[in-house]
Amino acid sequence: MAIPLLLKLTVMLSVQLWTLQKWDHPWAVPSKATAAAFLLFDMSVLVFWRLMLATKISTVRGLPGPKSKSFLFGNISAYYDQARQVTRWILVYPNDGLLFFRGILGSGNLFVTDVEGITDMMVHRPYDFEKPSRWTAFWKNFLGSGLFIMEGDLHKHHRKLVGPVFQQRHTDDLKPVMSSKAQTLVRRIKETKASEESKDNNTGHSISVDLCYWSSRFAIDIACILALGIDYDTISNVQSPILDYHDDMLQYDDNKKSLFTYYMVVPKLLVRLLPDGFGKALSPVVRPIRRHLSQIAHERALQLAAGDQMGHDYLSCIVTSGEYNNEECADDVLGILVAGTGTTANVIAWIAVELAFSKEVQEALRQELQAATAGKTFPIESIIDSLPLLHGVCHEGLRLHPPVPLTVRKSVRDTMIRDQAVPAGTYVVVAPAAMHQSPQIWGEDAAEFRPGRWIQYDEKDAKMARINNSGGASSQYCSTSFLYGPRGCIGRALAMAEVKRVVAALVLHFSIEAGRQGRPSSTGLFTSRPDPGFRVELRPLGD
Ligand code: HEM
Repeated sequence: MAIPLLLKLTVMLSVQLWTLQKWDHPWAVPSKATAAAFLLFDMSVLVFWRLMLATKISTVRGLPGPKSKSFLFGNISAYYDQARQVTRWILVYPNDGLLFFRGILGSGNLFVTDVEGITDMMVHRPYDFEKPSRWTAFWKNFLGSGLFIMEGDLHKHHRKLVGPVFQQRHTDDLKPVMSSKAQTLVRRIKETKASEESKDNNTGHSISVDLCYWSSRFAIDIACILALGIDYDTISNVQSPILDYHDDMLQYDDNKKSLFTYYMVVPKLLVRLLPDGFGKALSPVVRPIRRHLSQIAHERALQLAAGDQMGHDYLSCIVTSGEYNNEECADDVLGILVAGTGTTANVIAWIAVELAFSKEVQEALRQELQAATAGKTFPIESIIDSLPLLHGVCHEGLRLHPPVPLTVRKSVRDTMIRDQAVPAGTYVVVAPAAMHQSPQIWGEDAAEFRPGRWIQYDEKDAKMARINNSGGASSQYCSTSFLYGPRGCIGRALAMAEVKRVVAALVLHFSIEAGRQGRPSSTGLFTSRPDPGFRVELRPLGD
């Protein structure tokens, strides 16, 4: 069991002062200097213990893994580099599903490198592992304390409460709205001002856009309808508190980076000493959005009290439960707005990038969509989700560019991952981005964009194609972009429906090109998006 630092220090100090008093030592007279000297001594002992001894006797230490880069910080940089280091480790260090590396002050960290290990953690023992408290303390400044942050029984209860909002039939109800929004998106991009256009003398105009900008607006609109039952129409309206908050959240400026480093590096005791609201003050848009959402929650509670019919949205669901006050409802909704927007928007942008560099796939997809929509008005809701190549393109984009490239958990009790004992207090890294590059799972072409792996062709008739849900890997669990189990993404079905509709609309209306640019690199502190400097060139096709 992990004993909190504060408790360890208190016990050590008490024993020392008690011993001195018993011997009648002159230092036993309580003074600030004595206490400070002992405190310093005790902290040094604890640091020494962590650095020199604790990991040497740890049960996980015998596992293979990289050498520590730094005496104090170990390989902690692997947490912030879009999973690049861990992706390399899988290839470099032969292992049986687990690698060991050191974190701050020699702390034991595991990296799960096979699907069985991830399944064990996420499906069989999900509540033995929690999001590290430092991590969530940082996030609470911006996201509130909703489903994403909750742990243990509270999380179990809340996930059950809001589960119905994400049921398939509610997602199906939203699909026509998504399709119509995708059309609005296309129209708005076409209306983009001349200043944002780039001219190509030979073949006409192409519109140069940061696709994340547009796909975010689409994803915000859908997330707000789901979370609040309100259509803010941010695709058309650039003024909205939701947009201000969202844009600020996505900007990982120096303030946020420094704050994050502070939360990760300093002892928890000092993190707790931070004045309440310290982090919130760094993000001036958090208070207004909280106020805005609390006001909506207040109005919804009044409607409920007046006997009005409640909608199927997230807010109505939690207000109806009567378990939360307005501020708690606002906090909870905030988490949904963040979890459901940047992720979805980034995948759409990455898929556009892949299509820009794979003209043949793009043309084949256009043909599939044109054949499906021939003679009908787009969209055809009944078939869009079963189009094999659209399915393949979207899942392959998600496989190569999981928006959450890496996440971390901490074991809260002594537990196991497969047959490996994992002591309480061990940090465990799960990295979808690394898993999806593994040739053992996806074959030698793991790093290539090959949507065909998600399609099952009939041996007798190649035109008869069906969807392959595992992408040619041994099981559906090999796709880890949404993780799985009770702490996996609750918005998975909704997200895929969104991605498919926007990608279909873009491909039907534009030729997607990269111009003379090379492939963009991936950026972001926790999520992966194409470098903001990269612009896709959208060349309108004849309507
Ligand atoms: C392609 C898009 C998406 C991807 C790849 C994705 C991925 C993920 C991942 C990996 C997690 C677990 C994170 C962790 O535990 O560290 C997660 C959690 C979550 N996601 Fe998504 N997500 C997407 C879209 C959405 C959407 C559209 C919504 C809702 C509107 C949503 C709502 C949530 C929530 C509420 C959680 C927390 C669940 C819990 O802890 O019980 N996500 N998502």
